[in-house]
Amino acid sequence: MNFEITSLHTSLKKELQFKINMKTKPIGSLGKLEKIALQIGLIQNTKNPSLNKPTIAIFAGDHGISEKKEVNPYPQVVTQQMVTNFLKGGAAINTFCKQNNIDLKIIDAGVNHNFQDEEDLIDAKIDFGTKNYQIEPAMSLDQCHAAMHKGTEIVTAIHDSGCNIVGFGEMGIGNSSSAALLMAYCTNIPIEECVGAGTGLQMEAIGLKKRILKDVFEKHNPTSSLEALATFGGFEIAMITAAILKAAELHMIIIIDGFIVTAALLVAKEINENVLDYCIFAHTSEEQGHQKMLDFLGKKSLISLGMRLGEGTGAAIAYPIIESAVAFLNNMASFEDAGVSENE
Ligand SMILES: Cc1cc2ncn([C@H]3O[C@H](COP(=O)(O)O)[C@@H](O)[C@H]3O)c2cc1C
Ligand SMILES: O=C(O)c1cccnc1
Repeated sequence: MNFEITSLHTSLKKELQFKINMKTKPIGSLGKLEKIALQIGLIQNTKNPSLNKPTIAIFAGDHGISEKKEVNPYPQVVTQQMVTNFLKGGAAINTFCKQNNIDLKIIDAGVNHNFQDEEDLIDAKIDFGTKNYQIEPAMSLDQCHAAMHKGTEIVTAIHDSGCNIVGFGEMGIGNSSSAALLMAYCTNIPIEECVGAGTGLQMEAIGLKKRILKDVFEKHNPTSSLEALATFGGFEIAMITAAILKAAELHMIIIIDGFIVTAALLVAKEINENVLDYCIFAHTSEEQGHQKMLDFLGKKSLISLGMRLGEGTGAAIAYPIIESAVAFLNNMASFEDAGVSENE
């Protein structure tokens, strides 16, 4: 799959930085907000950017390995139950999206349940959950391509509805294991260092999760990032990978959530490195591998609240900070406007 993503090294950078520096404040004093304002100006190729119809797309899928409950404390059926909860508006992500006026789209990427007549659910089901990668690859390459294709279609529809800033979320019991395997593949960090507590395993159980996933990692030998995505996958992770790439191709601002969405980004980056220019890292998840992922990418997140939920909640919480970055760039007076003396 090919994505044409332009790098953001443009001539506007100098002018934008000048506009930021001329605001009535000491140079650099708005810290990360200044970096975000610059990045958004470059993404939109303007000195007066705007945020339109912010949207979070939450992709849900089940995982073959989760049926055995060795690597995840909660049963697989929770994926389906949480999708119903999203549809009813009762989950954390619903609350934060409502609070911050963010549109929420819920996508069935491959949940092990037949949702009938759920009007607000986008049906992109590839299958009723992946296969167990302890035995065989999670999905075929054809399924992986199909999932990626759906991801691009969904983000294109979101873009065409007038949205220029999108965050991604996920729901899939067992998907912290997929994320750890993909992290190990993409970063070459030993798998034991990538595995963490997920939804909340105790020390002893994390030891078992590490042993199981080490065996899985050693069993398979994917020769490309696409094959790794299919092997360790998660239909929701494959869809997010392609959705991120497509969003960058469409010059959208992308808000990256926690451990699982960043794993999808690691794969996306292997497909096209320019994708990073479009990403804002919302928060640092408490899941222990997330900080290592951010270090690997050389990126810093906006906030660190000890959250480890997923669903896109970090992205939803960080959104108002991104609004503040755009607001100061557009609305703050310059030294000249306000008649304030500059540093000489
Ligand atoms: C009630 C509930 C709501 C959630 N919302 C997100 N996750 C998060 O936990 C899962 C990953 O952790 P693991 O690999 O340990 O299963 C994903 O579904 C993720 O989105 C949830 C998990 C639960 C139990
Ligand atoms: O950071 C995340 O995305 C995360 C962490 C633990 C469980 N589910 C998601």
